[in-house]
Amino acid sequence: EKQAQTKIAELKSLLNQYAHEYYVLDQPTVPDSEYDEKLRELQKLEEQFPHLITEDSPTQRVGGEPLEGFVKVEHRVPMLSLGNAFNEQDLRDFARRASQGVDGEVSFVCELKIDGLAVSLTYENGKFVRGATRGDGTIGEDITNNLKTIRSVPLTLKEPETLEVRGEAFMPHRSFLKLNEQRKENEEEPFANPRNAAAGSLRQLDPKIAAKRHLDTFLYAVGEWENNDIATHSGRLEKLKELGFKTNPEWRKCSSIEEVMEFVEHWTKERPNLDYEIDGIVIKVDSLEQQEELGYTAKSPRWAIAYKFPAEEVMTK
Ligand SMILES: Cc1ccc(Cn2cc(C(N)=O)ccc2=O)c(C)c1
Repeated sequence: EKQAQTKIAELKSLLNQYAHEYYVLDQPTVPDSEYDEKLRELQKLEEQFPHLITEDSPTQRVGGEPLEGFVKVEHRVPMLSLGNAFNEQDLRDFARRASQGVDGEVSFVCELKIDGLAVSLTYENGKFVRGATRGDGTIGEDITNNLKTIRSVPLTLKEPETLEVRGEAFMPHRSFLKLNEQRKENEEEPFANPRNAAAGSLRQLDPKIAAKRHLDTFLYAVGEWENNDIATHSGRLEKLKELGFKTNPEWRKCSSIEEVMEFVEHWTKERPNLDYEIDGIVIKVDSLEQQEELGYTAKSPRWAIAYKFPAEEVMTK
């Protein structure tokens, strides 16, 4: 049995590495058949030795019986909403207010604003222990089992960190189109857009249904992070990626509002070429100390803003 334990541990870490390469880095190093073969080997060993199955085994992604309902979860650090900017002047006003509210130079981080569902992921000593929806920002719903089915959500981090991260769960265009084709074939109402499809998928009480929806994640913020002294938001994004999270690769540090405007113009043009929906650009002050100095209004941070793309005229046929 000792050998079985060693073999199970080896297969588990190999399979989790392959899945990280495939779902998070989008750079698989082995063919799907190799992954499948090793997964079957692990499944056979776990059937033989069920007491050796661990929570973070790749065989445990789609677990749990359908729920009767969702348990409420309180966010220790509220998940706030962002103020909006609709044009260049709004952005210049934001940048000026930020610069006036702090000492020293201000640099920004620009990120794509993914049009999905905001979620919170909690890890204790590097293990995924709970996932929740944003809800009203203070109280969300526990959707741990549904989030475990999302292959880009790491079940184990590369270091035993204790932290709570926030990000977007979303449905890529390809998955959205395939899902709506299936729904039409089953004479079900198609989803209006990928955001509704993602929300509907995460609200499923049965994880087996959520697992079929091929959702994905990009992580972009931190609630609490035990014993972490990283001084900038960009530094945090880099560390989250090292830990095994999927972060959006398009973020950029911008040292002036001109660079912010370039980023906004670039992605206004490039937006149709992305495999997922974005509804704007998020601009944040990079220094965490300056974020602290700027603080919050009643409902939003003063150190971040969401530039919203102009709503597209839907050409009525
Ligand atoms: C049969 C089969 C097995 C695996 C996959 C997808 N996939 C591939 C890898 C890989 N190549 O590193 C890792 C995890 C994973 O889920 C598909 C689509 C079909």
